[in-house]
Amino acid sequence: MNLPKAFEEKMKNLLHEEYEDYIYCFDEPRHYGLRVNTNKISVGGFLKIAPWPLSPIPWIHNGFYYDGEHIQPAKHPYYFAGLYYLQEPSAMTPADRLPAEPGERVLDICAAPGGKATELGAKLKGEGVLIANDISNSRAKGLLKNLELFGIGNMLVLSEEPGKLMEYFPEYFDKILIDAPCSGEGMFRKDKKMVKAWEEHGPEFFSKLQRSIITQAAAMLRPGGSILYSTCTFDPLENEQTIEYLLSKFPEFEICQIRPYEGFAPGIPELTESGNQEISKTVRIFPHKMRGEGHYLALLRKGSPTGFQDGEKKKPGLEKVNTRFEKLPEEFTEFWLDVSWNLEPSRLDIHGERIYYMPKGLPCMRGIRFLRSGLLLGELKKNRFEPSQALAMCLKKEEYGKVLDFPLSDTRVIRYLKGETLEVEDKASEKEKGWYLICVDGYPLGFGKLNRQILKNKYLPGWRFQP
Ligand SMILES: C[S@@+](CC[C@H](N)C(=O)[O-])C[C@H]1O[C@@H](n2cnc3c(N)ncnc32)[C@H](O)[C@@H]1O
Repeated sequence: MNLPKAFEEKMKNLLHEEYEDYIYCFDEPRHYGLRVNTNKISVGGFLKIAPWPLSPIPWIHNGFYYDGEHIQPAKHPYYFAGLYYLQEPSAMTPADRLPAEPGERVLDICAAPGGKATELGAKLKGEGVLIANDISNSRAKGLLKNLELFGIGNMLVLSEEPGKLMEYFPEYFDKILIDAPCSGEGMFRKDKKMVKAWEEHGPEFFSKLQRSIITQAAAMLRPGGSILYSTCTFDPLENEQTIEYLLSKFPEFEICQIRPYEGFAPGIPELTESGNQEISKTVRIFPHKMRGEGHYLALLRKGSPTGFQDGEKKKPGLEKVNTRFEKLPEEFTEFWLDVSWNLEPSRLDIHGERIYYMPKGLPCMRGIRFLRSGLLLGELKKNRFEPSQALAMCLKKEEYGKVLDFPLSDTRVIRYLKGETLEVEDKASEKEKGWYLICVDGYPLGFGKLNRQILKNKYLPGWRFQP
């Protein structure tokens, strides 16, 4: 493979005697990874039903290698049930090593298409809030779909400049992931086009962007909170030196140890001006040292200069007072009789026909560009309520009263995902009608409307199965 001379020289400097091993691995096959959605199924539970051989990614508890040359997990009904995400193994590391916990306020500032945001959302287990942002509106659409498919309801999808977010969320977040736009050197093996892109916009270009994003993120983190900074590139300017820059502007940050794995290479203090030895706590993933493409990670904790302790939230006065509804629309309450969730009425937001369920304790966000705020429950149409695809993906089978559950072997599963009308006389009597949650092996796929043993397909047209 033809690599730019300047890149080769830099890698020789970084790797010394390991350089040949690195170059050698360009001829090795790429690695395909699958990450189990622990919000929907346990790792053990998934392994019992997994339709293909999987082998563990040793440093990721819910990550597995699969044979991407021969199987297509993205065409399997379990993918449509949101049971897993397909992701290059080293890219699983940042969200795995950011210790986000249920109930926290988490920001993924460069989130599209959602490889890491989906894992952060799963870690929250429905409690707290995930704000997933990407400056590109078109990429943010894919992000929204992936979060909805994963059944993440306590989230907002924004498409904003981080500088603008700073005005709305000062010291608001407990955890922030910055998976920064970068020169992509770690992707050269997997995607040759990245080499050309590197020649157009290299480390110098991205470094400026990274410095501005990391300092803006720092201002949005509460004292005691943590940032995980990551790139998929090797250049010290975009990695060690970005961290050094942050520490020079915000000395209250400290670099934390990242849960180790034998293949991780430590960050290199000698590549910074200050020679700060703490930089060696950061991590590089090289493709010749472990079965993943390439990443850099730094975990940083913001100290407490203002005397705030861990777990203590600042600015309680920011909480938004949601619209309260004296009386909810009857069509909606009637539908909701089949749902076992206890809704807090103060968290319902009605915009035109659409009803949303908002996460708790958000600041006022007027003026921010967003694609989704909260879980879209559905739409009020003439005299009826139509539940959303996102709600179907958020529900567990046992949380909804009317369910049609098909085994994987039933051809109606794929026909449902293609948008076809189904005959279900073997599953429902003449009398049964209304909105049914359609499941495969107990995992929801979407809704259908039953009348006289015919199921009208309500699967979201944009998500349909394409053979
Ligand atoms: C490495 S990708 C993120 C990948 C994503 N975290 C994932 O795991 O799927 C970087 C993203 O940063 C976005 N981006 C570029 N400049 C940005 C900025 N100034 N603010 C926020 N996002 C930005 C790009 O649109 C791109 O989607």
